[in-house]
Amino acid sequence: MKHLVTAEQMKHFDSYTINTIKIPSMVLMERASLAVRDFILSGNFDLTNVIVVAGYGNNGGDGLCVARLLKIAGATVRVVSVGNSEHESTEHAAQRKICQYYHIDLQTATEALADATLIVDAIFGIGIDRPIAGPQEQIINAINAVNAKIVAVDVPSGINTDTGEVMNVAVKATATVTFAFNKVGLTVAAGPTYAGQVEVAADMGTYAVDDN
Ligand SMILES: NC(=O)C1=CN([C@@H]2O[C@H](COP(=O)(O)OP(=O)(O)OC[C@H]3O[C@@H](n4cnc5c(N)ncnc54)[C@H](O)[C@@H]3O)[C@@H](O)[C@H]2O)[C@H](O)CC1
Ligand SMILES: [K+]
Repeated sequence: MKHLVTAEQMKHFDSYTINTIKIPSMVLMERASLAVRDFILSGNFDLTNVIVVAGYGNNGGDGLCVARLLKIAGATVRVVSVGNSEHESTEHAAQRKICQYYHIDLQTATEALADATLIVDAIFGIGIDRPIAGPQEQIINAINAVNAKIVAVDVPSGINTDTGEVMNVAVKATATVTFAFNKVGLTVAAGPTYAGQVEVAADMGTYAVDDN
């Protein structure tokens, strides 16, 4: 199996896993998020004030799941949501409802970022498809200005999964935990600089069909 994939290939493998093999998307999301949690817990990160910055897609859904898993592990965690909540994905909605049972609130104020000891970047993953602007641009600039380590979920938000180009702005991460396979965009152009240390969470259940 190829060790570098494009967004389209990754989406194909995810879709085959979910729709043909019938491993539920929420199971993949939980396994992906467990890999992020394990990376953070095994690393040299200060968990006394973790801020998860989450979009409303499945990358954001991963972020909410990571927030829950870190809180269960004893971290102090808050979530800052950014984007248009009307575009909330099914899985993001499910993770948001689960968070309510763990008393994890979703706030939108970005002031919390200033004192963060660790930021988890879950704004965009492989779904980015246009230059970043508006509130996402503002919060990415705020994230990059904070003196805290940053762990990106799957892809540093703003980096093009296939070309490694910066889509106007991008999170400059300390490390990136990417799911199933490394992404072409993390190895070329600006990708390596913005991804930081790349951890490939290989064992998270995605089945790679090589029929394309
Ligand atoms: N690989 C796996 O096994 C799994 C991956 N997962 C995670 O799912 C994301 C991909 O999620 P998706 O909802 O397709 O896209 P994003 O969350 O990256 O983006 C959300 C949404 O945002 C819109 N969008 C794109 N560019 C922009 C922009 N510049 N400004 C505003 N909005 C934008 C677009 O409509 C996107 O759909 C993957 O990275 C993983 O984190 C799953 O958890 C399951 C397992
Ligand atoms: K991200």
